[in-house]
Amino acid sequence: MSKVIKGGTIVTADRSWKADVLIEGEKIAEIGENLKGDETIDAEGAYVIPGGIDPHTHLEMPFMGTTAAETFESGTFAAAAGGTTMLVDFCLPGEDGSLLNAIDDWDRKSRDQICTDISYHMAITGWNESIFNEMEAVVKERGINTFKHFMAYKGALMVEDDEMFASFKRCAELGALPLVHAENGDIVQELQQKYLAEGITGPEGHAYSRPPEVEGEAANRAIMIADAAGTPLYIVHVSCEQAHEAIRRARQKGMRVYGEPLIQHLTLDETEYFDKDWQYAARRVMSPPFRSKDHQASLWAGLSSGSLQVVATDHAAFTDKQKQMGLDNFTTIPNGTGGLEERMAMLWTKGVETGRLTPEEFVAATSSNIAKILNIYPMKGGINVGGDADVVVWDPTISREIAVSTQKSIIDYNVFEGMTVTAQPRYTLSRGEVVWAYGQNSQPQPGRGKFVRRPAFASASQAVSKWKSLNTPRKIERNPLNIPSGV
Ligand SMILES: NC(=O)NCCC(=O)O
Ligand SMILES: [Zn+2]
Ligand SMILES: [Zn+2]
Repeated sequence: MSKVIKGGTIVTADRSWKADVLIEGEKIAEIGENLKGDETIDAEGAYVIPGGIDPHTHLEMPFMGTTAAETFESGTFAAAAGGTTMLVDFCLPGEDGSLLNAIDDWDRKSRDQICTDISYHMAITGWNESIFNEMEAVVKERGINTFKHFMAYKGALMVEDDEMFASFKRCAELGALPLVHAENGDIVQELQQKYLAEGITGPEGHAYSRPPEVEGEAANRAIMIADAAGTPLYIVHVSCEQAHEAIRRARQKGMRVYGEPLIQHLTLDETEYFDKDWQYAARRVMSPPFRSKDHQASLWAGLSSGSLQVVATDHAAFTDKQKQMGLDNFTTIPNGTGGLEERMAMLWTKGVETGRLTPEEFVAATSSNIAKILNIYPMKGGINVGGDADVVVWDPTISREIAVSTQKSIIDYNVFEGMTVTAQPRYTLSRGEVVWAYGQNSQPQPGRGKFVRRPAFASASQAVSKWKSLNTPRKIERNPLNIPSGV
């Protein structure tokens, strides 16, 4: 059974052109004019873009004494409704510390629920010989080529510099890519105590205790450690000029450092934390916190100039009730906000519709760049013959107001509530199957999604390894006659 997506304008990261897309089974079979298939999908007046890839989600994540409420089923369906056909979730080791057991655990949770494709990043939350050994199996047997390091959440997920250095070196050996949450966890903890002692217990204390400098310092530190370890580096949820500046500077020096701003940081600002309504402000508590408009401008400039490459969501959705765990103390409000369903529409509306981004840059930031970084391009992240038919018919004429009453996420609010977006998917296809059709009462199809294995040694990691081995410090051989005999 073939399908042809007809009459649209294909937009990829490097060009746009009018053509039909023929899909046979799960793959794109042909791109061209006047193609015919058993079924026709109407793309007249719309763009045909690669399905979005959100590389940063936390579905059903145990965190801060509770578990993120968004399930793999509701999360992947919300993603599909918003044009995202693959997400990469963070797999956290449990109490036994085993990486492989954690993956089994994540598989158990996700397998029968996922409506679209997923993959995992593996978190390194401590360091010992068994983690060193397991990392090899994570990469070679489980198909995970990324390891995440938290420089914050002291006493919970945070790792120290020596642990990070050891893990980064292991990543370099295995051809895997280290990721970091860059915030100085020691300073955050001190600042939290300071503001609590001053009687600032509400959500505004969350923003005060995590200033941009704390993020900038950690970003610089992680970049230095990655350079010393001889590996590229990916910095998640870049929220401020200080961290962006560190990335820009590193890239100018030829280092391979990637930066990922979130749609929330691009479109929501710090005034949200000063709202008089506690619940409103608590819903927006996430790390790093929202920043001022100047920082937002820096992030947008990074996307258009290429110093930042990927827009993600860090979707970690907690209900109002869960947020109330921190009623008397902002440090116990579960950190996280949603955005999986809104990422693409918000980025289009605030980016493409305002002229900050071209449609091609939009595609690069929502799918192609991350597919290359994760080493799954051209299977994902493009409109390519032979590639997976993860395709979205993106309609720039359907405008809608974001509302909790119509969202697919199962939490009880939406941080973008009331905002109007001016585009959204007419159809979302995941490996050739329609998983979302606008106005047609689409339902979740749990269990149809697949786990995507990602091979190690992406070309950037090979290049850094080659460069480092050619430029490594070497012993200078000297004629003993030229060495003083000493006294
Ligand atoms: N970002 C956030 O506040 N929550 C999820 C965990 C993390 O990514 O730091
Ligand atoms: Zn984080
Ligand atoms: Zn996160």
